[in-house]
Amino acid sequence: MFAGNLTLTVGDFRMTSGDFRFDSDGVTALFGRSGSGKSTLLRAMAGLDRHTRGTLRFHDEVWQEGRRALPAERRDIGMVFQHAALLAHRTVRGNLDFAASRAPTDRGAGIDRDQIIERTGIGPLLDRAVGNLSGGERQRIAIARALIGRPRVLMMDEPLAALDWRAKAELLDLFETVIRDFAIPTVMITHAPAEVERLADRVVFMADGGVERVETLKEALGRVDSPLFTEEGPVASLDGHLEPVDGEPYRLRFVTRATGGDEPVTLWLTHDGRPTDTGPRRLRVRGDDVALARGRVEGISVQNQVDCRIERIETSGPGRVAVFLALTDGQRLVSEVTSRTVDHLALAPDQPVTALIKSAALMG
Ligand SMILES: Nc1ncnc2c1ncn2[C@@H]1O[C@H](COP(=O)(O)OP(=O)(O)OP(=O)(O)O)[C@@H](O)[C@H]1O
Repeated sequence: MFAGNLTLTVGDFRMTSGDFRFDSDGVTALFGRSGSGKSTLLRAMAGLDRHTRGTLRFHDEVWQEGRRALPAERRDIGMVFQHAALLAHRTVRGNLDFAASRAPTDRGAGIDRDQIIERTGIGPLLDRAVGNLSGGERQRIAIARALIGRPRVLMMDEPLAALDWRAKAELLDLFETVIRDFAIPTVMITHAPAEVERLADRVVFMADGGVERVETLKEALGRVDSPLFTEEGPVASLDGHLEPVDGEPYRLRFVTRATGGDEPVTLWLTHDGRPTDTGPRRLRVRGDDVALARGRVEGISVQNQVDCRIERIETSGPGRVAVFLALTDGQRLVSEVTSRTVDHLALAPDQPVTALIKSAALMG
């Protein structure tokens, strides 16, 4: 649990968080427009700026009280920034050794170093000089280095922002599995709603230098005015399992995790055939990829036909409507249709409907 109320002035900008409190387990995303104060709040929480004032507690430990601050190194935070500041005169291995030498010794063994190297995929890079590594490789090393430091919390400031789309996708997969498997509470700044939807358990929305609200991801995706929705419109995020399909390299099966209901939902995904980490995964489903029918449809190319119930219907834009759908497993999907469709199909809350999703819209 993080709880506090912090202020920090940098130049002409004053960050005044206001009271905030959120669970620290899993992933917390700091989300807000450019200049809303996300980096300033993260620096204040990490104890990286001695001008920070206010209060901050991590569980029952006091990190800030007025002008008294627990030194950053005693907070045991692993930091990852947009550009990894690696020690230029050392190899990758040398950078990891340096991090290990500074790790606190009073908290057990931490995560096994070989396991970190294996999971972040940096084994082949260990003897390389850091000068000529790609951005994606540098970020893998940055996260390995942060983990080797045995952090109690991981704080990341736009760790994927500087990468091309392929490196981003690979690192996103890595973050998702590493953060979950090593169970390190993570606070992460990102501008990309897709990253929030894939990784976050809760979202701290920031605006004008303060914390506006804290919501679970489910709450944040459950309102049409969510700041997470861009011009793409509303989006849903499903928790589940990715599974290979025997003899079909270009297809994956996604089985949702039953959270509140009883019956998991199976979705078929198009896959490009590359080796992929199967196992627990989040699946992002755009509302405009979900069509609606009053029942199952025969003779149609759409592979995913999902029985659900209309939860709510809300206007999402001019002539556009978001239909929030409850799945049989307790999770929620959203479909964005025209208001004409709602009239035409006479859609109403509580009605059973079939959601139609092309498998090609769900790349695995
Ligand atoms: N060292 C500094 N000196 C002067 N102004 C600063 C300094 N650091 C940040 N600022 C200003 O404070 C404001 C908030 O910056 P901050 O980096 O916290 O926002 P942010 O929400 O993280 O933005 P972005 O998403 O663009 O990184 C900005 O207007 C920025 O220009």
